[in-house]
Amino acid sequence: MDSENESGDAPCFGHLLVGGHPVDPDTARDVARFRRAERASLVAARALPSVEREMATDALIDGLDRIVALAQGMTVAAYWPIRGEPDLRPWMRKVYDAGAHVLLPVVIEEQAPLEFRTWSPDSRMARDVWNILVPADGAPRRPDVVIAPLVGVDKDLYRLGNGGGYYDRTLALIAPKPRIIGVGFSGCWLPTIFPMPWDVRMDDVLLSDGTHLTR
Ligand SMILES: Nc1nc2c(c(=O)[nH]1)N(C=O)[C@@H](CNc1ccc(C(=O)N[C@@H](CCC(=O)O)C(=O)O)cc1)CN2
Ligand SMILES: Nc1ncnc2c1ncn2[C@@H]1O[C@H](COP(=O)(O)OP(=O)(O)OP(=O)(O)O)[C@@H](O)[C@H]1O
Repeated sequence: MDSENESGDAPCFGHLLVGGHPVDPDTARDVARFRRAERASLVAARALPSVEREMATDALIDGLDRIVALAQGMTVAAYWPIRGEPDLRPWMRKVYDAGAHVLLPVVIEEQAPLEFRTWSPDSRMARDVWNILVPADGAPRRPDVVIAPLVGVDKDLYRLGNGGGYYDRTLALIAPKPRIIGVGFSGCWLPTIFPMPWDVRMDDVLLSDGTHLTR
């Protein structure tokens, strides 16, 4: 007798599980290829001349001032800029000065959820798995608000990021769910990112031309 055929396991043909969701592997492969190509052109397109970049960043900070009501003790996850992302460090300083806690994402391990650690202007910094500057120490904290850098965004508030799947993995686990605000320069628009079951929708999108979408 063939013991393999005696196994009680359900047969599983042709599906992948991503974050617990069944996904057709051909679709996943096509979407990954599409996203890789879009990422490359969107990142290239955001290489703005420095005056334009400064004006766009100031506009984003004005927008954040309008839509995020800072309160003593709240936790706001920002990010340390890489690859031409908007540099929100002046806003991080404002958040800190308002008595809220600024958190930064830390990749502890590839293909695993992020950890958020408290940052202050005098934090000792180290580099994470992706060589991004992160607070060297501190306990993991749960964010009330997450500012997520956009590579791309679509009208349904789905985010295209740097391609690690880190925010999706992390945000799916945090309870209660934080308010997720995507920020980017005005050239981030895509007709669709072809959302997949693991993609977590954002609550707000803020672009440097003043666009503010909410749902
Ligand atoms: N400033 C900032 N910090 C952040 C993030 C971010 O997007 N911005 N992250 C948000 O997640 C995490 C880091 N995410 C990263 C995700 C992918 C790659 C990366 O280099 N990926 C490969 C392959 C990409 C692809 O498949 O297209 C590469 O670019 O070579 C780097 C960092 C945590 N910290
Ligand atoms: N919740 C999850 N659990 C397991 N794997 C996941 C999860 N979310 C995403 N992934 C994996 O990560 C890969 C990249 O995802 P995606 O294209 O959505 O990244 P991204 O949102 O652009 O990246 P990032 O959040 O790091 O900026 C996917 O192909 C998928 O395999």
